[in-house]
Amino acid sequence: MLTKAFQRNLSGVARSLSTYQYLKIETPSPKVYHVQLNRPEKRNAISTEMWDEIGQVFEELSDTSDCRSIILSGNGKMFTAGIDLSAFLKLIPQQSDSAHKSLDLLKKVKKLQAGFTAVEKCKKPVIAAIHGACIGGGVDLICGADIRLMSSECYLQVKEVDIGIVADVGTIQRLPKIVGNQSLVNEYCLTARKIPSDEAARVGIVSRVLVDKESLMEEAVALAAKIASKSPVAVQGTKDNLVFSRDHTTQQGLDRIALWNSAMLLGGDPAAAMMVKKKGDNVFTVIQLPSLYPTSEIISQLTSPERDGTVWLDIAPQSSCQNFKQIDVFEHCAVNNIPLYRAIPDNTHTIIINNLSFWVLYCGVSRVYRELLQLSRDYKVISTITRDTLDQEIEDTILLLPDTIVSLSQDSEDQLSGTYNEIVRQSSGRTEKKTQRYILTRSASSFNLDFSKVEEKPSPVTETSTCDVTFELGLSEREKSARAATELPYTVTNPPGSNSDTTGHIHYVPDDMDDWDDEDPDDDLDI
Ligand SMILES: CC/C=C\C=C\CC(=O)SCCNC(=O)CCNC(=O)[C@H](O)C(C)(C)COP(=O)(O)OP(=O)(O)OC[C@H]1O[C@@H](n2cnc3c(N)ncnc32)[C@H](O)[C@@H]1OP(=O)(O)O
Repeated sequence: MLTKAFQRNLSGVARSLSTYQYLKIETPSPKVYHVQLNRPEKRNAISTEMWDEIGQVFEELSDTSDCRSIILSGNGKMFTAGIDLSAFLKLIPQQSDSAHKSLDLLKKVKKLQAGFTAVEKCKKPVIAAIHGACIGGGVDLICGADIRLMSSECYLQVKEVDIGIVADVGTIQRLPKIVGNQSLVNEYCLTARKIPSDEAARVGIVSRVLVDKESLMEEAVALAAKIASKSPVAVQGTKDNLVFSRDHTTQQGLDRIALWNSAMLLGGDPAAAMMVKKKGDNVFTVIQLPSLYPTSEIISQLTSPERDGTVWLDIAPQSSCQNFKQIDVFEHCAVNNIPLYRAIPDNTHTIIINNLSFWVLYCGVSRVYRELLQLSRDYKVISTITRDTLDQEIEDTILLLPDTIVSLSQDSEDQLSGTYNEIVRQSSGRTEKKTQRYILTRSASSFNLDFSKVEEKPSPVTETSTCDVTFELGLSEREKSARAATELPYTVTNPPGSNSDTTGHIHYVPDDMDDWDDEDPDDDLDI
């Protein structure tokens, strides 16, 4: 039986996408589209027209902004009986000349291939929900889907040899990679034996088997809705890179994802993903660091693959300084294939958050606290550290997290100059070697960070500002050396939309709490 919620979804938000004659399109859940092969009286045999429509609908949904995931199923008794046999006969060219016949057939087969490849090329994940039977061309079709679910009574059949042809629209190319057992795939393709659902699940063709069509569709909708609740940029990037990596070497896949993430992480979509996170028992711990910048060592440790979940990073309280540091972190994560999201698009604050427990690496003031307060409405704060108790608490924190912030114990001058040198060296090196994301140079008296050289960032540079940077550290024995190391002007060419403080100073003045916040004393935290 369909659940009431599912029935409501089906009837409530369903709407037609465009006029498709042989496909039925519904939206059973927000941002989830359901494409049904719709020739039930012919067992959804795929006619030329239906084939064209399949290609069109997946191309269309690929760019439909309110579509985030797609279910593909068959209306009626079964998923599909494969190619429409009468349409198949029409494929045979009529010309007498064999060369022309070949050319004509080549063109037609390429077109058919493109129709099914549209499923794989569609940016949105496609879940094939397969019931009854899936025969011949149907198997080619579902091999292009990202996830396959099946009902228990259903069988699959690579039936082409039975009608005297070689499966040529995807099965032979994709099924071996899905199953990972060439011998078995050969057997399926060479004998056309029916593959029952339990075997299909066992050999990995489908993720799972549901008891009947109703539960199959419920599961498909739930799965599609779950995918639709995630960041669309992250989901689409994941699909794209999964497909790419399947067909390329590990290194090629890694290189591509590095580039992908270095481009995508500059967007604001992760913030949207953040907003759809459910309230729960997630916790985060605020760690306030007295250093100006987290060192590369800290960044490496916080973003290491051994730490499960996603890492978010707060860089510093003001934007030009943030940009400087964020880029470094982005690059680090891109190069090392580490997922990193920004909590807030452009210029404000980003926060290190691990998916379930939230680590906030915090080395600044003011607006960060607003974000933390916002977050704290959704997430239980179990620990915060205020400036007033920083010196003591940072020691405790170090004790709690010895492997995370060991470098805090370094001398501040070493740390600062080391950080700068490292940034300059590593960032420039990566820039030249890898992606040329930005140019960072250091002269005797200044740092120049030129965002106009960012290649992957789509928007043009509009604004240039020069900031005098004064760093003041609260720990008195460090203050002098820190100033000596950091009283350098630097030039930042900001990206558009920047609301950076183009004329002010970057303050690190922990001696007086009010001085921390250059905007609003009410921001003094009291979380
Ligand atoms: C370049 C080439 C690219 C791709 C090539 C793909 C190759 C393939 O797809 S190979 C597979 C071809 N398909 C078949 O061989 C299946 C044939 N059909 C059947 O075996 C059965 O119909 C069934 C799927 C097992 C379903 O049986 P049942 O439930 O008993 O229904 P039927 O009464 O047999 O059929 C009802 C109705 O549907 C029509 N129909 C079924 N399959 C097809 C088909 N593949 N093409 C066209 N029409 C089909 C059938 O003729 C009946 O129509 P009526 O008008 O009611 O007679």
